[in-house]
Amino acid sequence: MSNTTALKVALVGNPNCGKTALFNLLTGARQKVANYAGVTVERKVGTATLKSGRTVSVVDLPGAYSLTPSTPDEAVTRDVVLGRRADEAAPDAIVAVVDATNLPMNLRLVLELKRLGRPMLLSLNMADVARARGLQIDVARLSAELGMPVVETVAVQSQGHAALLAQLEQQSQWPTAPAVTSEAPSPIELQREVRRILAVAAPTAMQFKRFNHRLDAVVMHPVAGLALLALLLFLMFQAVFSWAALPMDAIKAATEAAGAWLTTHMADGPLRSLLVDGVIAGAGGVLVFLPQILILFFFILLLEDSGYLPRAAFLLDTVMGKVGLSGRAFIPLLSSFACAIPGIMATRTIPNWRDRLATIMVAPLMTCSARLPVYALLISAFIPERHIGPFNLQGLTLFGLYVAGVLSAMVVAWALKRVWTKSSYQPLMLELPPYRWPGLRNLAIGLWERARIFITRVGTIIFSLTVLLWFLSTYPAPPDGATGAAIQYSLAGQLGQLLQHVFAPIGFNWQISIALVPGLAAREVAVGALGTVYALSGGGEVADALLPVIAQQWSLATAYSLIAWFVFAPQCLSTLAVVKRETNSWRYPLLMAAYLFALAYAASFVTYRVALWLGS
Ligand SMILES: Nc1nc2c(ncn2[C@@H]2O[C@H](COP(=O)(O)OP(=O)(O)OP(=O)(O)O)[C@@H](O)[C@H]2O)c(=O)[nH]1
Ligand SMILES: [Mg+2]
Repeated sequence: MSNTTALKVALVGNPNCGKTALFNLLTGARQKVANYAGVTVERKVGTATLKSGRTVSVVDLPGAYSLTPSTPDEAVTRDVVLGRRADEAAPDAIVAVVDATNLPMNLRLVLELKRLGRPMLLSLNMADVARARGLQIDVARLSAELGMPVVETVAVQSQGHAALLAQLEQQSQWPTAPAVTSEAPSPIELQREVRRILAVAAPTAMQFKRFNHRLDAVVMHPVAGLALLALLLFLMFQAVFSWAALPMDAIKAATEAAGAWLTTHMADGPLRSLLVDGVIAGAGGVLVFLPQILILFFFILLLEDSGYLPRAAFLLDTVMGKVGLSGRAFIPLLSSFACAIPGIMATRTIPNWRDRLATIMVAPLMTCSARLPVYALLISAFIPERHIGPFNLQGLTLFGLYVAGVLSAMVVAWALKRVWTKSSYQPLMLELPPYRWPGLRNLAIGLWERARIFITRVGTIIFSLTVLLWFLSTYPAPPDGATGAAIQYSLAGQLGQLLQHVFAPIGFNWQISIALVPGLAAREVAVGALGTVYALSGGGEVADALLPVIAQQWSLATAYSLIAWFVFAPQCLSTLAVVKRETNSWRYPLLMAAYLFALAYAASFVTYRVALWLGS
């Protein structure tokens, strides 16, 4: 069916009412859903297909409390709804999504939207929770009061959007209230109208109950709460090492077998070397870390979907305030554990520009998942698999590295505050979502997305860079009668020796120096690159043995120094590109790269010297 004039509807509502979950259900998309406000910061478009075969274009928007924005992400919502964006017409109809358990708050925006005089429908989302709490909502009455169709939805059940789909089918019949152009009503007037409507349509909705206060007494307790937070994070890093061992061994065995098979079944020559030393040792060597990444995200997703995260933000708010970060920075910084890029984009929920900039500048110090392969490799090679009481030393070290990232972010933020004489501390205002059991569907979508992103990276950027590195490390071939490993005569080998002048003071050998260059594009590439470089210098053995090789050839001091380097170094061009986009200037990405490289070099230098001095 042709749909040149496909119907376009926008999902509009308060933060955390389930717009994105509904969007995913309608369009089959896999956008991020989590139990806190401010998850979506950009508009996303998808297509829903109705029973009749008709298609509807659906726009998911950042949550907004009102059409008068106080943050950049809310401004996106206003601009899309009002059709103020140059590249996009206003939506034909509005689906106002509300959290049915919090109507007194959510209906205000609905009344504001209604004044626009557009075809509109109300989706009472979280109908399951509302029912479980015994909230009685007279849907017909509510519909009559508001003058728009009202449907109940449950965005976390596979058929939870059936009523909405049926209404979309007959969208042309949605009534349109006349547009009101008089001055916008004050919040108090809006609230009065909401009360009036609820008094007749859902009287029980006005009795606002707090359900979670008993749990919160512990979770948000200044001492017990912090202890719980530390324990949770700690368990998470333990699991990254102890649970991942089995699947990692399986992947390693498979790539090793592939390498061995190629070595016996192919004639020796450049193509075999490209496959074994380039592709398998390089990209294959990075793939091994998939289980650890998934375990880390399994925990992060659980914390996100349960409603725990904003509580942790409150716990840490005073600490963050002391170093000059806004409490709102917590969630962007936490997202940066996945990757600094969504983290930096999530800073759009911070209203104050200085606060936002400070958060952007420290976001790359949070340990992103691309560092995990590097850390895991170095930890497995150099930290013994020993148990201290119930703790495993490798997990403990990883935990320490994450803490190091966080602490350095605090120090840098504090220094920035000094330089910029920032605005005074503003206490955190953030809605606490109710606790929820994490949904299996969300969990599955979240893990699947992480796996997909990682495998795509391995298959594209990591693969191409290791292949490129293989060429640079193989050609030109060594001159006749050359003695050392062939790679030393190659372009990459020569570059590595040149760079070594810069890196020798911090203990890096030429192999590491080479690996750092492609690793600038993306951190994990450094692992793949080390695999390729050592496979080529080793002379023909099966490639996958990077771990024992570095364990044997590097001094402990070198290993620690390289770890310190990766805590700080801005080895990620995409992050710098996003900073350029978000700040609209080259100044901040350049400043960021400069300060991070300086920190990395200094930290590695100190680490290396101290380690040597201690006799490692
Ligand atoms: N029980 C239940 N949970 C829901 C329902 N809809 C959404 N959720 C949960 O509510 C939380 C918020 O969902 P999102 O879809 O991220 O909310 P959003 O409106 O897009 O939030 P922002 O992007 O921050 O504005 C998640 O934990 C969802 O799993 C529902 O109908 N029932
Ligand atoms: Mg959303």
